Order: sequence, then structure tokens, then C-alpha cells
Amino acid sequence: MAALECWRQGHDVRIIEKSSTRLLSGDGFTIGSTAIQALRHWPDLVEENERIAFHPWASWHKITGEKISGPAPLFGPTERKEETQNDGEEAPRTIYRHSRPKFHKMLADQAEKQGIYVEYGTRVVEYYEQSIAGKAGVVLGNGERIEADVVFAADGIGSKSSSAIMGHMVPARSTGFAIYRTAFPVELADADPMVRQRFKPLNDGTPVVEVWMGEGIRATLGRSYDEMSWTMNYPDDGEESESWSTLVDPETVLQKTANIPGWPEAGNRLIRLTPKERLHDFKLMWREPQPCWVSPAGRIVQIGDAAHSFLPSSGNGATQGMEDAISLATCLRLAEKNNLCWATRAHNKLRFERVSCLQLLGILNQETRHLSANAKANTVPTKPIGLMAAWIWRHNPERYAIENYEAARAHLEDGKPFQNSNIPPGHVYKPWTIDEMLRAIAAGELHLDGEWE
Ligand SMILES: Cc1cc2nc3c(=O)[nH]c(=O)nc-3n(C[C@H](O)[C@H](O)[C@H](O)COP(=O)(O)OP(=O)(O)OC[C@H]3O[C@@H](n4cnc5c(N)ncnc54)[C@H](O)[C@@H]3O)c2cc1C
Repeated sequence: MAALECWRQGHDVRIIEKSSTRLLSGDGFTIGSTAIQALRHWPDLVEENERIAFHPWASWHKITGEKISGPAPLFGPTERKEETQNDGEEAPRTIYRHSRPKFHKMLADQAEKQGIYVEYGTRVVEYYEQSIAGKAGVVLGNGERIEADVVFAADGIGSKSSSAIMGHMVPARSTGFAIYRTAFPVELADADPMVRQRFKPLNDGTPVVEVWMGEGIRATLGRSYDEMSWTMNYPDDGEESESWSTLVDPETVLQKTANIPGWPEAGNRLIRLTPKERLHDFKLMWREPQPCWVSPAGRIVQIGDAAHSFLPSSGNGATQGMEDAISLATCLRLAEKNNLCWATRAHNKLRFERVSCLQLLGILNQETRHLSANAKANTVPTKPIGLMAAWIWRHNPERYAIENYEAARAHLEDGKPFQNSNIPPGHVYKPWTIDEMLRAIAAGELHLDGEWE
């Protein structure tokens, strides 16, 4: 997305990628309406996005599978009302779920249509910058160097760029949970009549995701039009890793479900049908919000997961990465060629507080809704906290950058006052740490000023 936006805004782009070919693994993610709206510049993407997206409803269950409520759309009547932005964009009326492989392919295909070909099998081992020459670069595994005016570090969690930006890698710590996750062709699941019946779509074809919740365990199980997918959050037993390539045998999962009283047979059958090479075991890690995404001379800038990792409960990892891409490409367009370092810094200023607020929502959802609290109270939320709030969807990262670039730059360069307005209205941003938030949540003392919902 960063390459596409840079191309659209007049920059020359090269993309380098360590994997030897397109990485079409992973299951699904949510793409928020700010990112969906941004596709409107690309008619082919608008069409393909609608073709590959699905819009599930959700039903809520005890860990025994007994239904508590639903199925219902993930948007209630208030969110579905006809509300328009001042440039005519509509409030989202549905949630966009996507297969990551299909979404990734869609963007990569579009880049190729613009003549941007990913250089696969190109691993970065180090980032560097030269402030006097006004250049930044990367050193590759084979010792070769590639230089540019600006280098985007979009290399995901554990980005190698942190050493050049902060002088150290960003420490990660366990949340205490890991997640099994998979997606595979729906025909494999449909082969079992109990599984087929249990997870069948509504009469009009709308897919339904079942959420099963118990103490320390939370599973989501459901289908899109052509894939069956399930996830299970479980207490981390110390053997997982934070990697999208760690696989696990379904038998290991079945050993866990054997110890969950009342766990439904349909769940076990689904797990048994899961292809081994499609079942991932991913450790859920926390990282403190990092306010600085830009190197000292302003020539290296982190975007996406490299700048800010999200818990799955935030539903925002891919969306915020795409917002970053649009904001950064816009700031670079607005800057003078000899002033690119201020473009990257201004982009960082315009983005960090918003992203940090969304990271906080992910923690809140994980801690208060998803696992322990629900299991004890035996009551289940029907929506994540705040994730459909207007301050989240009523944001256009390109317009925001255009309207605020100069003020953010003047704030950073000349010390003039500047307040972001892409965070909850009335909220005055204060730096926070994960421990402070966890303590406040546990004590029931977390008070967020402003309108978060
Ligand atoms: C294989 C994979 C599967 C995923 N599956 C899911 C999923 O099912 N659900 C979900 O919610 N999220 C998934 N994610 C994460 C999700 O895609 C991201 O949170 C989000 O899209 C933000 O994207 P990003 O571009 O910042 O980072 P990523 O999507 O992680 O992309 C980073 C890219 O940088 C490349 N890279 C890393 N290090 C180097 C290096 N040293 N040199 C060159 N290239 C490098 C990686 O190979 C990768 O292609 C997955 C990520 C990956 C990499």
C-alpha cells in the first residue's frame, strides 16, 4: 500500500522483500473503513476488494457451545445509520473481513500494474543513513547496499530498523496468551456433516462467526464464502514463538480441548479436519508504544507493524499500517525535496498519538472483554469496546496530512503549538505504559478522558 500511495503521489519506489516469493500465508484480518475508503483512488482495487471481502455476523456462546446471543451484525443500528462525512464519505455499514493472502495478492497485483515489481529474496540485515549526503540505505544479506532519499522500514514486528532509529531493538513481553489460528478450503470442513451443519451460513448466504468464551480460552469459528477458519486464544505455555511461520499439529490442540469441560464435539471435529500445514501457533506479545518512528537524520521511517504492533483484539494492525502508508506518502509530497526529513517527522507527529490510542483499545478489549472477566461473569460482550467509534472511522489520513502538515512541521521545527484531532474528541494524550494500564484495569480505576466510544 505504501508503494502504491507513493507511486500515486509522484515518488519513485523500489520494494525489497526477504521471502523468495509472494507470502500468501496467514488467515484473515479486518480492514477498517479508513483503509477501504482509501482504495477509491484505484478503481480496480475497489472492485476486487468488494469481490474478495466478506461481511460476517457473530453469535456469542459459552465455552460449551451453548448460545448466549446472536447471530447479529457486528454493527448495531447506531453505526448503520446514514451518517456522512463532509466530503460525502459514508459511515461504515458493515465490517470488512478479508483473507490476508487474497488482500495481499490484490495489492501486489495492483503494484505490478503500475510497474512496481517486488524484489523477492532480498533480505535487509542493517539500515543506515548519511545526514550530510541526505541519503539512507539498507545493507543486504549478500553485502550489497541500496540507497534512497528515504527508506521505509515496513518489515513488520521486530523490525531491524529499530537499531538505527532508537539505538536498540524494541523489547517484547508475553501477554500470557498465545493463539492457534488457521484458514483452509471450506470443502474440507464440509466433509463432516456435524461441522457443516454447525457452521452453516444464514439463509441468504451471510457467514456467521461463533465466539466461544471460557476462562482463559476464547475461540472464534466460522466460514467465509470459500474458507473455514478458526482461532483459539489460550494461556501461553512458554513454547510458542511470535512468528507467522510456526506450525502446530492439530493433535496438540485436541490435547488442550480434552481438558476443557463441555467443549463441543463439533469443535474437536473441526480441529481434526485442519490441515497440519495451515495451523499456526502465534505467541501474543506486548510492546510499549514507541513514540519515535524516525531515525535521527529523518531518512529512515518505520511504518505498519515495524512502528506499532497490535494485539488481534484491536482489529487494527493492517488498517493502521495502511493509514501510515497514505499519511507518509502525502507528507513526502507536501515537503520540499531538500526537506524530506521534516516530512517523515511530521508524519510521525500526525500518526503516533492516534495509533497509541488504538493500541490501548486493543489492551482494553483483551483484558476486559475477551477472556477472564467474561468467563467469570458468564456474560458476553456483543461488541469490542470503541472500535466502531466515529473518531476511528471518520478519519481520512490523506486529508488529515494535507490539513495538518504545515502546523505539525512548524511545531517540530519552530516550537509552535499543535494538537492532533485524530484521537478521541476531548482526550488529552498522555504517554502510558502497559503496566500502568493493566494495574488500572485490574483495580477498576481506568478513566479515559474524552469520547472513546
Ligand atoms: C506471513 C504473514 C502472515 C500473517 N497472517 C496474519 C493473519 O492471518 N492475521 C492477521 O491479523 N495478521 C497477520 N499477519 C500480520 C498482518 O499482516 C500485519 O499485522 C499487518 O498487515 C501490517 O502489515 P506490515 O506490512 O506492517 O507487516 P507484515 O505484514 O508483517 O509484513 C512485513 C514484511 O516484511 C518482510 N520482511 C521482514 N523482515 C525483512 C527483512 N529483514 N528484509 C526484507 N524483508 C523483510 C516480511 O517477509 C513481510 O513480507 C501476517 C503477517 C505475515 C508476515
